Amino acid sequence: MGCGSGKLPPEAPEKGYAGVVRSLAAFGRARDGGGEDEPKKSAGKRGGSWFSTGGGSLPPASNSRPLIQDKVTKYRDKFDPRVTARYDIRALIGRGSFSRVVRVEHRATRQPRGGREVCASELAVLRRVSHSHVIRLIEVFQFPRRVYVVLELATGGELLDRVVSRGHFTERDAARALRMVLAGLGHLHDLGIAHRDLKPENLLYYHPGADSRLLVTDFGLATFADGTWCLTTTCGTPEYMAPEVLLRKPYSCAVDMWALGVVAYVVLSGSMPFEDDSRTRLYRSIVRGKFGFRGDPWPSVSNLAKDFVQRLLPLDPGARLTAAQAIRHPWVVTVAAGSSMKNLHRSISQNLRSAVVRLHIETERSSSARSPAPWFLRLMDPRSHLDHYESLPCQRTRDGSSS
Ligand SMILES: Nc1ncnc2c1ncn2[C@@H]1O[C@H](COP(=O)(O)OP(=O)(O)OP(=O)(O)O)[C@@H](O)[C@H]1O
Repeated sequence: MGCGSGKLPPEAPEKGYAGVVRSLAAFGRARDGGGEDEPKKSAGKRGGSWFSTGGGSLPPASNSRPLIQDKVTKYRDKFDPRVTARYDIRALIGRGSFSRVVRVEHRATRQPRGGREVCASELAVLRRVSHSHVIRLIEVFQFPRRVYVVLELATGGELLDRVVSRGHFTERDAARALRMVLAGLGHLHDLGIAHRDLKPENLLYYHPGADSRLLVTDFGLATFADGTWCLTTTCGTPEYMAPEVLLRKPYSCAVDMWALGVVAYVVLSGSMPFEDDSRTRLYRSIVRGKFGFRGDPWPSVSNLAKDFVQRLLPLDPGARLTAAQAIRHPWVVTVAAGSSMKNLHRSISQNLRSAVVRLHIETERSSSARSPAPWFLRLMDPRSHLDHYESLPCQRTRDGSSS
């Protein structure tokens, strides 16, 4: 379940990578003609299982099964034979802006895994990270025009889907989820990596059980921030973009902390702190930085939780909590360890449902002339990805060598 609109991608950052990005964009139209070179494989640290696509990400099984089968067959054919020699393509999990995500089974071990194509910058980030709350890279197949990665398979669904599907949701549940995200984010920031697209859709549970780890995923926009204020590319998902990004100021990992503040607001209320049908008005309200705690369930939410959100959403990035500070905030420390609290579930799920309906209507309005995107198979996710990019008013800027 998503609460934001389509994201704004950066320009292809470096010449050496542009070929890969272009070939991925052309994925549905042309196959690699090559085959001459051997793939470079690199094994991840763990031989565990994955290939991306969670249970929560699959469309409803009943009437959409033939459609899914068609897609699996279609995409199976498009994988390089050297990949399919090693992995059996089992299901199409989803389609991102630059990639397809499929569930695979390792032919020798029969272990289920997740796989997708990625661009080189995403690969560089995935190679560096190693944390229990960050999706793990298992194996890489690198060809001149295309890169496939095998990842941990997250089958527990997206954060907000879980909030809605539970009959009960308290501040303690929110604090526990956010503590896991903060642990993963702290790891990234310690490595100098800015995620730049933190949002509930990119937070996936490892398995469907109540005790599952929550994982930070989708490093498609992630980059190494070599200095404190060295990034300039305008990218991200509009509702989660920090004011300094919209104002085209140099920015840092603090943009992820802003996005986390928006995620915290959404998880605690089911509504967005900054929201408007018009992108221009949305951006204006973000750069003003004014938001309130109006409507249900906010009167039932503790002041400590509101303080946590407020400390993540100051306009001045230097005044925002860092990941290391946020994980020590009294709300995270005491509430996550506390006992029962007020059930916020009813208001949160009502707010989320009406947000999804609003977004769906908006998306249908803006794309009525187009054929339905595969995302419409996922009833709760109205995003239409690339279609949105064309309508974004922002200029895209280059990031120098750092992005
Ligand atoms: N490791 C994984 N395990 C399970 N599902 C995954 C995994 N990685 C991605 N997915 C799912 O696959 C789908 C496509 O993901 P991907 O990250 O390629 O694109 P996206 O984030 O949906 O779109 P965009 O590229 O615009 O951000 C999503 O539904 C996502 O939840």
